[in-house]
Amino acid sequence: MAKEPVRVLVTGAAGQIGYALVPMIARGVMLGSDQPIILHMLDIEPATEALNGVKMELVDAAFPLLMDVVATTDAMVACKGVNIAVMVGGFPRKEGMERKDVMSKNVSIYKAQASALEKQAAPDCKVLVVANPANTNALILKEFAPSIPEKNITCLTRLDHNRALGQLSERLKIHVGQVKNVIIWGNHSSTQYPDVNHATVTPTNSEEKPVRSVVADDNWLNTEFITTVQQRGAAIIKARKLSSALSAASAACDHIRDWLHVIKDNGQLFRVRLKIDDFSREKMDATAKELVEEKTLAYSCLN
Ligand SMILES: NC(=O)C1=CN([C@@H]2O[C@H](COP(=O)(O)OP(=O)(O)OC[C@H]3O[C@@H](n4cnc5c(N)ncnc54)[C@H](O)[C@@H]3O)[C@@H](O)[C@H]2O)C=CC1
Ligand SMILES: O=C([O-])CC(=O)C(=O)O
Repeated sequence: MAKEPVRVLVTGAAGQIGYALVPMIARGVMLGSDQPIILHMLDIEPATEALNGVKMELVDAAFPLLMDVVATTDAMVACKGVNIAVMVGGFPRKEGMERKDVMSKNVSIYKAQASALEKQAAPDCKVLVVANPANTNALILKEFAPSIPEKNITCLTRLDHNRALGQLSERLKIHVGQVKNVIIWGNHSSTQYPDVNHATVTPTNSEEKPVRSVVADDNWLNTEFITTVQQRGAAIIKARKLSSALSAASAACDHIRDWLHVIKDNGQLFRVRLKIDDFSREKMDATAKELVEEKTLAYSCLN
């Protein structure tokens, strides 16, 4: 029997990530090739024409899984009954800016949209905040949508995770699928800490080994590798004059897909115990400190 359609909201759907993301969702990249979708797209008034253009293209693409499309500039309409909300709407940073520089514009959007989700979304709606500053926007959304379970509100650092896999795979000349258990700690910002201490590599025709022993260059892992991942967003902006879009859209699909389908028991997160060395502790503390500062700044923007 065919599955019931899942309602997926994409805010900022007329923007560049939105344009890359909606066809991925409609093709089943996020929820699987047997999962019908009803796509809800939200953007703001000045983007109405562009949003309708995206809707026209979705019709023209004749996606077999796409049952219906709601395209609107009304957050209450957009959030109605949604099971998954991918919050991309907001203002991207430009060259030379830090992500927290877009704070004042974006946190007030997240406060307003939290209220719309609170009133209209399905009770077990799962939320992924993509727009920057992603962690802090997610915090604001949690505060102003108290009936959405806290464990259902997440932000996108999967792109950083994928970037770390990409760097290791280029360095070792292996496929990304051969690397596992890389961790991104902390803020989606230049203080984030990509941690390879628990990561392993399975080289072709060999058994699984710690990343550190296969790379055999702690200096690279502790310096250039970390800064490359931390600064990758800025490097893309410098190259494209626009921030990452196709990789962000792809990471959003990875995030939701793994959350729903790989993590057992319908997305229940679980804790693992890890040994943290002094090097990691220092880096984790630095990014935690920045998150606390961002929180204070965010609340001052809302007052
Ligand atoms: N967490 C991550 O890994 C990443 C986050 N980002 C962030 O994602 C966000 C979107 O980036 P892009 O798509 O490149 O930007 P964009 O400017 O191309 O698109 C953003 C869209 O949001 C819309 N928008 C603005 N205010 C809105 C509101 N109140 N409600 C609904 N829509 C609204 C705009 O009209 C625009 O269509 C930015 O904040 C960017 O910094 C980008 C890349 C990676
Ligand atoms: O760097 C930016 O502003 C966009 C982003 O979050 C990323 O590419 O990681």
